[in-house]
Amino acid sequence: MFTYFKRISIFSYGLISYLIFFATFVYSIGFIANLPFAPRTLDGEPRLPFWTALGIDVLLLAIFAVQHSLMARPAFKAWWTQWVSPAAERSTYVLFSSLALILLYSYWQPLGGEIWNIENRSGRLVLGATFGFGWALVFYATLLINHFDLFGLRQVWLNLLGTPYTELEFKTPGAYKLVRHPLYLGWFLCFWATPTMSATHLLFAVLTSIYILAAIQLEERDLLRAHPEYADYRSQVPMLLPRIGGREKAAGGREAA
Ligand SMILES: C[S@@+](CC[C@H](N)C(=O)[O-])C[C@H]1O[C@@H](n2cnc3c(N)ncnc32)[C@H](O)[C@@H]1O
Repeated sequence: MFTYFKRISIFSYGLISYLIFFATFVYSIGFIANLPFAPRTLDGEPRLPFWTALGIDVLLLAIFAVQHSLMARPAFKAWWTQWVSPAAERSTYVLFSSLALILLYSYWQPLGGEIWNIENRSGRLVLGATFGFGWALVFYATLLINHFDLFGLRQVWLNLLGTPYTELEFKTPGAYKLVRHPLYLGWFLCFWATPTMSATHLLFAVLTSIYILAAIQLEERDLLRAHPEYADYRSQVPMLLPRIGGREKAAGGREAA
């Protein structure tokens, strides 16, 4: 009876964590694109002196980066699953990531200043479409890997059924044949594709890009340890930019899993 109650509690926790993540993900679109539905956005009138605002923004991004990368490492997972149920580990990671983002969105400080502003209608449309494509690519890449595992729902569901968890296999379906990190490529498009680039937006885009490039090094180190075949994949498929005219070449003849 107690076991069943515990499983239902863990499942509810996973579901709530997922819903919080999903709401944060949708809010992120409004935050970055300064859409009217978002009460706090990337750009706006500066409220604090430049250097104070800059310091706060860098600190907020650093908090997210440390949380997101540290808690994803296998050694950290092994350590803290002494206290957190292994079935709830991924949901807790997702919840903490969402909380770090909510903190960032709540206290973000606009810096003002304009780097570029494209007034040409076609140019604005192309950049808007690229921004939208970036978000779609991020979501699509989660489906290719396993959306429900990435966000912890598969783990809490299997636990509810009393079925042992099985690790995801290494696979290279769809866009993973063209680049090794389609999801991160999507983030690059979301962060850089804007018709109006303010100093605030540029800071956000530069720092998140540096973070993604560093996170790729850590992620690939773990992938190489867990899946020896990743070395072969890495030598054949580009990291972020697809080779022109080279799907077969890039995929190196691999079959989709
Ligand atoms: C947020 S996802 C990002 C995946 C990938 N870096 C991308 O940009 O599309 C991170 C998780 O995906 C896993 N992962 C990355 N590439 C993978 C692949 N080809 N097959 C299975 N899992 C993968 C990593 O181990 C990590 O747990």
